[in-house]
Amino acid sequence: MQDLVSTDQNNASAPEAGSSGGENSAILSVRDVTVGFGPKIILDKLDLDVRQGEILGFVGGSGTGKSVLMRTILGLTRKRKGTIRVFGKDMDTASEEELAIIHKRWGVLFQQGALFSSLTVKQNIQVPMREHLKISQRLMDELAILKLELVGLSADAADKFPSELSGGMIKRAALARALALDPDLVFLDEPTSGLDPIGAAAFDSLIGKLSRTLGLTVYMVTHDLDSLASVCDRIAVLGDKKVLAIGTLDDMMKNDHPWIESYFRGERALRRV
Ligand SMILES: Nc1ncnc2c1ncn2[C@@H]1O[C@H](COP(=O)(O)OP(=O)(O)OP(=O)(O)O)[C@@H](O)[C@H]1O
Repeated sequence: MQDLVSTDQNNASAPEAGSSGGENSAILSVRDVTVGFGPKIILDKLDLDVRQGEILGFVGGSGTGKSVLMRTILGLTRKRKGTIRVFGKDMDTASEEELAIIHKRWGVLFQQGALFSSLTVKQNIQVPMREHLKISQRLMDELAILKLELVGLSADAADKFPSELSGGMIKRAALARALALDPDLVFLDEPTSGLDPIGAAAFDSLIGKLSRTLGLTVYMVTHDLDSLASVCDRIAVLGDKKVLAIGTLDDMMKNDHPWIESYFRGERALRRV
């Protein structure tokens, strides 16, 4: 895995291969990225680094472009300019083969879980396996059960349809699908939204455990202050079409940008953090 990881997160032209990796190495690097729809610019010359092995929480006011940025990184929304490097590879110049490897090395949990309602949980988890692996049905069945166990669901859930699951179980099943190919990087879009506080805390602790035990890098869009406080190593704040600030919760508590101050030191925040 290290061969594709850039070591210098401050250098957009860092070498693509042969780097040694280090605790600060960027697994994902966004430089000077501009995204707009018609005349409306949503992200303007945005820079961001996600370090290998970290859990990065992404916050920002509603409509600031958190989903647009995640979709742009995933290649689902077109950027107007800038560079996105994942595992050290420039997404614009990567070959089809390199892109396929990158897609195999990341997992995505979209908001609402986005499971296919006509497929069972097991079949949902096997969708990425079918796309990327050439293995027998029996092995896929065994792997699906292992993934379910990994996210704290019993094998009984395997043959259930999404409509038969609770909100928390859907999130876990969707996470199992995101982990289907043993990714190095996972994108989670508001993973605890819609969960009660106990379910959300359990999900946070699962993310923390998976990140530590599997060495996963986690990019998590969230509005959940508890998640930011309990599980994120760093927090990035999106506003004014850019990353306004990035750092630890302590850094955010000291930041005097008006939105950051009201988010992290407002009445609601101080009751929680
Ligand atoms: N396909 C699109 N076409 C036109 N405008 C879009 C499109 N997708 C997103 N937008 C606009 O981009 C802006 C940012 O949207 P986005 O969904 O990224 O916000 P967000 O920060 O994720 O918000 P929330 O926290 O409410 O989910 C919004 O003004 C939205 O209307």
